[in-house]
Amino acid sequence: MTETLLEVENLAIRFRTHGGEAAAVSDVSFRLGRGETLAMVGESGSGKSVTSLALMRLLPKAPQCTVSGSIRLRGKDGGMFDVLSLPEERMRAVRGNNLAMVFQEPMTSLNPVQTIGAQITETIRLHRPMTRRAAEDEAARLLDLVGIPSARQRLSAYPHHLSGGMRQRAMIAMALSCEPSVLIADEPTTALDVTIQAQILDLLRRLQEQTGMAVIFITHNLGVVAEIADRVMVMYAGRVVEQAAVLPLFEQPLMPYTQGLLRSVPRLDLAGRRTGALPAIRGNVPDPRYPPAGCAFHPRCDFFIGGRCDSQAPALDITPDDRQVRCLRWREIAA
Ligand SMILES: Nc1ncnc2c1ncn2[C@@H]1O[C@H](COP(=O)(O)OP(=O)(O)OP(=O)(O)O)[C@@H](O)[C@H]1O
Repeated sequence: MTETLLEVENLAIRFRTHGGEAAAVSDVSFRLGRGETLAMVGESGSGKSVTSLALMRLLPKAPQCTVSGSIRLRGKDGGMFDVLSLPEERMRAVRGNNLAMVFQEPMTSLNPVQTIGAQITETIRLHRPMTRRAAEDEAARLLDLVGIPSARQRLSAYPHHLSGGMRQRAMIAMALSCEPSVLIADEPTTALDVTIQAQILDLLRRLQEQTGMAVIFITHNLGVVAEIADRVMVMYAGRVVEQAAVLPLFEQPLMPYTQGLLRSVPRLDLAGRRTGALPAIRGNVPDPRYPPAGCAFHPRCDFFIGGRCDSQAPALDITPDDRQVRCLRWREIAA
């Protein structure tokens, strides 16, 4: 196992809403090693984004939102520190230096009235003592690194001058500008067409090999997960319901929810033989203000047993081959 860069334990996130308290995330624990890619998957509303925003400390403040548990990150001095107890001023330095994030839609993160060069240069100088000239050289080097052609000329381009794929590359360059040890990529390729998507995934993999950076990759798309992840964490209704290395998870998903997600991935080997739409998981993710009793997935589950799944909340079990699964019936399902 590689050196731990991030360790999350018993993370819980609650929102105060008009309809009452909502537990958006409960009891989430995971670790991330150097150079590793963890994919966080699950339907909309399962808690992926709020988990990553908690890591960045970008959630609304109490009393609207409360975060508990522990988030420990390895600093550049080699020691681990606690993210949740850091004063806001220190946290500003952590964003960028240790942890960086790229979002699905770069237009919402890039400033439309500032050139790409100015934005990257500013980010670099915020974190690293450098002259403007040296920061510009560094910005051009980063744009080149992420595969933007004629990088130096592009410094004077505005975001709207670039295509979607190029803007996403510029966002990645900006995120990389302070050499973060952990990069959070929240649906970074969803808005792009398939070819560009593949190029961006390829780019992330290459950068990771070069820098040893760890990546948390948030996605709905299990096809992408197979491409990029070492490990997968499946979230449902704010909880981890399965966690495993990518191959075993694809070969034998244990949690019925993961099985449902995998059934809804198009398969090339079945192309032409398939008729009709891909099977979707019936029903919807529960409202976090009114979670179902027992297993949160039971109203949608094909393996549901009355009197058991709707009354007993499953714990996150560790399997003999060191996977994690939250299902009362996983042993029967595995058999
Ligand atoms: N500011 C907020 N106030 C109240 N509830 C919120 C707030 N932000 C998020 N939530 C709730 O937290 C839960 C988890 O949302 P989250 O955005 O993390 O899901 P997700 O898995 O990332 O979904 P998506 O894939 O659509 O981004 C949802 O039920 C959502 O309604």
